[in-house]
Amino acid sequence: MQNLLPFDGIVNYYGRIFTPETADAYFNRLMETIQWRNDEAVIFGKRIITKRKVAWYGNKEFAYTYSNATKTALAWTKELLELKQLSEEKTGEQYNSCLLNLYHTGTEGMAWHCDEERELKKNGAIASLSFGAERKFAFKHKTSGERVDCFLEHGSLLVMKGTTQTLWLHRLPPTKKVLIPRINLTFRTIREH
Ligand SMILES: O=C(O)CCC(=O)C(=O)O
Ligand SMILES: [Fe+2]
Repeated sequence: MQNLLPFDGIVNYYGRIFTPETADAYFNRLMETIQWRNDEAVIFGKRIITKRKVAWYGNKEFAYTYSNATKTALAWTKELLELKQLSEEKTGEQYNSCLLNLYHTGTEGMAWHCDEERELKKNGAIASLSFGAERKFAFKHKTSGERVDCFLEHGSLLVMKGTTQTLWLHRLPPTKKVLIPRINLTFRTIREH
């Protein structure tokens, strides 16, 4: 499988792994069944509420801290378990939790960041499933500034692994061109002792 990154990490894009009909059905089921909440974050000591909605699910009641707030994982839904299993089969990796994001329109995005919180397994794979609006996804090397962009299609799978989180940043740029919602699932591995 081709690596989208030129060095210092591995990103594989599998393209669409569902038919448009199946992807539509998952989009609708996830909209209805996930406990979507506005994300609360503390940035420079100020409490802010994001327009984007989020949810956090897992094998156990894992605690996960991101954007300076701690959340407790909810129990898997039927659809999430199916999607976790499929992501595991396709990527050949195992996951024990999932962070979901709902972007209502293109005006909602996610700023440059890397996913290397303490709770996550070091250099663990992250599998990303996308449903709904096609959006650009961008990578930037932390020291050289090298850039790589790709598009995440409706019903597609992408995996980030190796040193990607340590040596690269990624973001979902906001865009005025997209007027419809997108759901993203990132399956991750929380460290267990
Ligand atoms: O929405 C996306 O495609 C990316 C989300 C992301 O980077 C994250 O949840 O950490
Ligand atoms: Fe991320």
